Amino acid sequence: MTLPDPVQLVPGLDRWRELPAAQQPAWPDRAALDTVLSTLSTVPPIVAPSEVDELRGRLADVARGKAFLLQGGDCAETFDLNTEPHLQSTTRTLLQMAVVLTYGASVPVVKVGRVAGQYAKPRSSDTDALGLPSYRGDMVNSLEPVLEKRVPDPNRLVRAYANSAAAMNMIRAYARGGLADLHAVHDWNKDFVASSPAGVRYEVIAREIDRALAFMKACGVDDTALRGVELYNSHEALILDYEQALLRVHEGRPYAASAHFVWIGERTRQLDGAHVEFMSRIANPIGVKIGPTTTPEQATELVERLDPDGVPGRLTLISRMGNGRIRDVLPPIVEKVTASGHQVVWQCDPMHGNTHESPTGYKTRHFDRVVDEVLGFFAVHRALGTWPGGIHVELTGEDVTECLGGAMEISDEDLNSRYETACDPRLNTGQSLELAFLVAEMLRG
Ligand SMILES: O=C[C@H](O)[C@H](O)COP(=O)(O)O
Ligand SMILES: C=C(OP(=O)(O)O)C(=O)O
Repeated sequence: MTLPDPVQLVPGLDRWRELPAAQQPAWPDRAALDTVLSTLSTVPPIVAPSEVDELRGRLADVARGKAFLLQGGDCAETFDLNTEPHLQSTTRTLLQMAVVLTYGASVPVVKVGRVAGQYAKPRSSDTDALGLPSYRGDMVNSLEPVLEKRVPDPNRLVRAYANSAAAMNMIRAYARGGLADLHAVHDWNKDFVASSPAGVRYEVIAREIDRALAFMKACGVDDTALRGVELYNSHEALILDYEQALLRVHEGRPYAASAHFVWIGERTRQLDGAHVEFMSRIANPIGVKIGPTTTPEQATELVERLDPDGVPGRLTLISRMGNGRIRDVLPPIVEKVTASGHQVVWQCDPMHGNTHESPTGYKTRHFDRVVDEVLGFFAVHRALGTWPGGIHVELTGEDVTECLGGAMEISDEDLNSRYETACDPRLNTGQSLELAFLVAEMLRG
């Protein structure tokens, strides 16, 4: 049985095709792309509408100041690293951070991975340092610096779908128990993490949780709810043909079936552009990045376009201003959006405004600037009486050396020892945990 075309069911869903779409691959063969898209339009969804609706409800709590949103994962996932160890280590790091935040600040934490679909990257330039077409994510072309492999290949869209579906399957299994069971808090603190300063601090919390669980058991309290977690996936909805092919209509509403949460990037948030138009029509909770050049008027217009019905939790505004700009640029935006009456989630991405090149030639970020941007974010919201709703970070569960600083004091000279990212530098587990401890303190304060 063929599926009905979502555009027939919900007219207007393809209106984005009439508008300029930034950052789209130059597919060399339109017919080959169409064949792939037609396949993708029939595959089972990666996420279910009920899960998407559940997440929207959780984000409504965040928008109302009753919960905190923790979002993180690879800058760019790769097909090669879509392995169980890699997924487990990313998930463990997120869960550890969530424990630190929940326990340290007594606030419910909504957990969203940049995982199971983060396969497309917007780029500043069409060519790289070698003069080759830029790598645009495994969904589009190969990281390998070879001309033919940089040509966009539509078959990669099918691989991206298959990898995302398999990863989401694994993540759902983790979330139901086993890996995510709160009784296993110590197991999440393994290997190199346990001996790091943040790992040692984490162990103290883990022991306290153990004692609390033993106490609950002794009192006969049912702890079934602690044996699993809710874990959602997300990615930047960049390649619109892919997102369109994965639209599914449920009870008259169009859902992006590619992920629970999708966001619009800083480079594709044009008000008259295709991404804003496409995203304005889907039922999922969505985000939009707002960089240092965003004006309060632009932010409010984005909010009106993307949350026309004023649904709390529908829209997350992800500021990524840079630590030197956030304290000046964010306040008038928060004031104007708040005055508009929309209840958005305010989230801080302290990574993308703080990137620089090291003297040794690596794209990197300093942990101190990352922390300072989050401090600025909290200071702005505290001053305005709004809720600093969450953080959005690029991280990995591996012991990489991509971001400078942190308790292990990673220096310029250390960067080359484990610099493994396919695109931007990620916090390693130790740095991620340190950040979680600092954010827990900010939340308490
Ligand atoms: O992850 C975000 C962007 O894709 C990335 O920062 C772009 O990097 P570039 O400036 O090296 O192209
Ligand atoms: C590209 C990204 O960020 P931004 O759009 O903020 O540059 C990203 O988060 O991967």
